[in-house]
Amino acid sequence: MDKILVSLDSVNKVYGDEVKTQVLFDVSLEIPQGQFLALIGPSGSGKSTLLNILGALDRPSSGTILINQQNLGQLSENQLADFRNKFLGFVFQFHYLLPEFTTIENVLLPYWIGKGKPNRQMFNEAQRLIERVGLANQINKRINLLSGGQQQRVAIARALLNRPQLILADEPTGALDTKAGDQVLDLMQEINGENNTTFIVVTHDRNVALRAERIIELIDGRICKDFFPQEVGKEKSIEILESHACVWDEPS
Ligand SMILES: Nc1ncnc2c1ncn2[C@@H]1O[C@H](COP(=O)(O)OP(=O)(O)OP(=O)(O)O)[C@@H](O)[C@H]1O
Repeated sequence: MDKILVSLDSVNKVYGDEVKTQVLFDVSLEIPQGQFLALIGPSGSGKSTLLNILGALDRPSSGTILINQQNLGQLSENQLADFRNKFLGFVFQFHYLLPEFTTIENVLLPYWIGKGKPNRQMFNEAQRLIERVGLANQINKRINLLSGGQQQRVAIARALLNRPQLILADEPTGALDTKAGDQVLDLMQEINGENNTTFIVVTHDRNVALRAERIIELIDGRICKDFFPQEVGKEKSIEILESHACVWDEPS
């Protein structure tokens, strides 16, 4: 049994001071190291909010979150930033790449910002990762000359630079056509297998979700479904995804 990497206990999130909107309700969840998890749910169900909390970019209003046995609630803002740098990698749909910079400059950018000029070892590591994501020929090309799929692979290489234990991806295939999306997903799954890196991937795409090891569906800020698509089989998984299993009382 793999060790538990992420553990959420009764996480609630409320936005607003005067007018309060509760977005997450008692979310409890354990994610073992090395799991490839898809987080799905309708628009507004709280996926990004949960991902931001998992990524230590936002704090829950109540409840606890442990990553690698570290209670994030006990960390200061600076410690959280440090934690993010050391343990987490982010791949977002609008990947925050700088279009005027080259592939390798973009991969090294977070290091540059955090720690200063990269040394030869870091440079070699960036080069290795760029080769790993299949972009050896594009290493010195400006980002805005790459395709959407290639740019997403640059974002993955960048997320891997610190050898994170957990990668959080928000709609990593959302802006891509099916073929490019499949390739990006293949790459993430290969990295997951090679390094035992844990992945949490937010997606609207059922086909992406079905390739994950585990699917969690949020409905109105609560976990509605939590299952293992490969174990139950594709047909049954689609049945589960299509069933309207969760009807919650209106929040008071
Ligand atoms: N900073 C905020 N202040 C107030 N409400 C917010 C804030 N951020 C998100 N919300 C609300 O929280 C709810 C959940 O939003 P969230 O972005 O987490 O959903 P989502 O499932 O990621 O949606 P989508 O798939 O459309 O990106 C929405 O009703 C949204 O309007």
